[in-house]
Amino acid sequence: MFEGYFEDALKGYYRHLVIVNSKDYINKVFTIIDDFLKINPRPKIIYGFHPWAYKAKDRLKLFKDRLSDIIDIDYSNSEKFLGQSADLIILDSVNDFRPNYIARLIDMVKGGGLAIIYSDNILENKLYRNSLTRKGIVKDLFERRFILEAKKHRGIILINGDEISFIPYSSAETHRAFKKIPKYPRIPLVLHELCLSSDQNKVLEESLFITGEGKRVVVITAARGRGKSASIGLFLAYLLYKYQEKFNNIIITSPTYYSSQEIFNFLIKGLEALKVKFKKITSRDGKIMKIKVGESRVKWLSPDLAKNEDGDLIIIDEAAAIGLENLDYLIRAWNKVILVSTIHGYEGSGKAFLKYINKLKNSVLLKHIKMEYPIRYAKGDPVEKYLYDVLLLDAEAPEINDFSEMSISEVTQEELFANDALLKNVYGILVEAHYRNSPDDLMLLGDMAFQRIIIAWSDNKPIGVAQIVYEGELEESQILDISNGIKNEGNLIPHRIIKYMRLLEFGRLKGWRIMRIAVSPEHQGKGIGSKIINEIINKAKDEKVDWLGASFIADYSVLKFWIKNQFIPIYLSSIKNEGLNGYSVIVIRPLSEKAKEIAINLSSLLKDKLLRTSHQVYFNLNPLIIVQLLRNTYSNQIADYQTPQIYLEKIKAYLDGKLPYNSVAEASHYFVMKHFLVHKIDLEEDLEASLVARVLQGKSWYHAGLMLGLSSKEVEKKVKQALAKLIQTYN
Ligand SMILES: CC(=O)SCCNC(=O)CCNC(=O)[C@H](O)C(C)(C)COP(=O)(O)OP(=O)(O)OC[C@H]1O[C@@H](n2cnc3c(N)ncnc32)[C@H](O)[C@@H]1OP(=O)(O)O
Ligand SMILES: Nc1ncnc2c1ncn2[C@@H]1O[C@H](COP(=O)(O)OP(=O)(O)OP(=O)(O)O)[C@@H](O)[C@H]1O
Repeated sequence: MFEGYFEDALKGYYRHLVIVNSKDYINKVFTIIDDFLKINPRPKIIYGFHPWAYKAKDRLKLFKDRLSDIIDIDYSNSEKFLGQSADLIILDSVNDFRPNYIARLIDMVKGGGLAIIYSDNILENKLYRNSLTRKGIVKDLFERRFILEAKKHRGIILINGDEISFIPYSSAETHRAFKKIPKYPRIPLVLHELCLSSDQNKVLEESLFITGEGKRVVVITAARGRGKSASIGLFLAYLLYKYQEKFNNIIITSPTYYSSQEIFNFLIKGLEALKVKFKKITSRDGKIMKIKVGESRVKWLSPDLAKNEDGDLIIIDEAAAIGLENLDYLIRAWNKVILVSTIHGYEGSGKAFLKYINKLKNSVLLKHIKMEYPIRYAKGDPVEKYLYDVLLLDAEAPEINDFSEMSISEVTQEELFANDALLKNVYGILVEAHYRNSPDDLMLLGDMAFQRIIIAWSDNKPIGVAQIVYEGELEESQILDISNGIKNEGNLIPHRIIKYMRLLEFGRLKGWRIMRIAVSPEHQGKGIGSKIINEIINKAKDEKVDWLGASFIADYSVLKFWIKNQFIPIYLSSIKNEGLNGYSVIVIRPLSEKAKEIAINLSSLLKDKLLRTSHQVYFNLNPLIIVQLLRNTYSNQIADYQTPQIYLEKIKAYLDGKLPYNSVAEASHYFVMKHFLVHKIDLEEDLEASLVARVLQGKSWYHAGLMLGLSSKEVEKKVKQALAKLIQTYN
């Protein structure tokens, strides 16, 4: 029955999506697939599932018996397959209906192809949704909207129970990308021939900008799937072919290896086309980690390792996702930088990133290349449109013209999901402010119960938003479970404090965790976030809450925001969260006496941990963050022991240039410890940060300088200045 439509899709290079939400899913899916096979008898097929989930393997077998050559992908590993594409994608949503997986896998369908999501009932017993359950309750606002939007959108075949709805699309409305080789290309024709869109040809030619003299930055931005990674791979092949001397050591970095995989694949394609001999070095699990051409090499490194590496060129893929602080550091340290980033992709819309780029233009030579045309399917594809709308991939914060008045109020999740314009605005603020937002966060916003949403309004539009969840008030048995190592995802802060700090009584207190707070990027720093916090405090006091808290990845300005609002740092994770690229911090604002007592105790333990372990646990943390934590934690130690005279003499000798730093390292460590414990004088932040980096974190002058944006000499000068003050104060 759908054959004719599938044929038109092939003609127009666009896709269809089928959503089967019915107990009789298998028969319904096979009927559709039979139609598709009439048009495309030998499709490349990808099948997504959780292999370990109930009967998931049996269902896969049903498909394997009927269809040949199915590539099955474990959802949890699906990141590895980002560069893949297929004609037919089948998503098993019987055990799990999770926005991130849906978005990621549907992305792989090619023009003319078909994606099928099948489930018995997307509302019943689904893993991700279940993880949002609190006290046995979970909502369904996300799923209802998903179905409602499917009915409204073209190109989406919805089989809900026995009801079918479908509004067809037409090939007359699509535009397919074609390559356009410039008349006088500067890059070899064989590379241009490998491009699939004129945008890719443009990237090849315009990236040559990087080969010019001096410090230079090239920025490539586009929505997902525009072929950014592929074209940079081809360009690198050219550099290795033509500029081996100048670009001898090239580093590629990205938050996860997989987003860079396509760069390597296309680098190889390019080298083969240019007939350049190369060596490929792969990891044990088959990832291409390094390509060597003669003495030159291109190598992948994680952002952290890339920081301490020297080389001629660095490519930062998914640049917006490594955080502006890391970006800033890398751009300072490297002379030639290519930034590749997804704008309006589902890893965040990246306005903050664009703003950063615009600012960067004032200080370095920079070329910004934008790509428009999708590679895998035609421009105008209805499935892309549906995904953008249903997952709000292009949500943006609203423009606020009149900022003179502001008010704060609470909305329910039901009100929010019943008003699409408001939802898009509120979610847009979250996306633009938090570059790490992903489609799962939209489900969380709609489905997690016991959640409160506070909105700040200006000009009748939202300008800031906070999501609060209830935590604590645990039963004794829950507290014991946590202390014995059992997870409790709904109670993040009590979990950390009970498990890692062994403070069981904290679990009994009533808390509100501010899970998210975000202000429109244009209006940050104007007091809006603090006003929202004030409002939350007032509500919490009315409801006899013991503490307000937040947990977030340590970031200098975010930490300052909480400290400014009198939140006390009480916990810093000892292990870096690799996925989020940082250490998480917990801050709380105690409202009851009991909570205050605990907060002071925990905070002094945190200070102690920082002073004792910065060199081994936190050596990679920004020293300015350590300074903020040290300055704003309590001290339970009285460092009133007598300063050894010899330490004083040693530091004096160092300041006079009679001894090198290493000879007096123990003496400086003594004074720095004492300063942060006793805090008799206020030192400037940059002096303290220099002390922290060199003395507590044990960095070399060079690396301390890189961390702080200073030269080695400048850091040493600051350390000396600071030590001079310390020996005067603590003699
Ligand atoms: C649990 C969590 O959600 S933690 C993550 C917090 N959210 C984010 O990081 C998203 C991006 N940032 C934002 O949305 C906002 O900047 C917030 C929510 C952090 C703060 O709200 P704002 O309205 O910008 O802060 P407000 O004006 O009330 O306070 C300003 C103070 O916050 C700090 N601050 C943090 N981020 C910023 C920022 N982007 N711009 C300006 N100040 C900031 C500064 O210390 C500033 O004080 P100072 O100017 O004296 O140094
Ligand atoms: N010139 C090309 N020839 C063949 N396939 C291509 C070409 N360019 C891109 N592709 C394919 O199109 C898909 C998207 O390309 P790529 O990964 O480069 O896009 P991207 O813009 O970097 O997207 P993402 O944001 O998803 O990383 C990949 O599957 C890639 O293999």
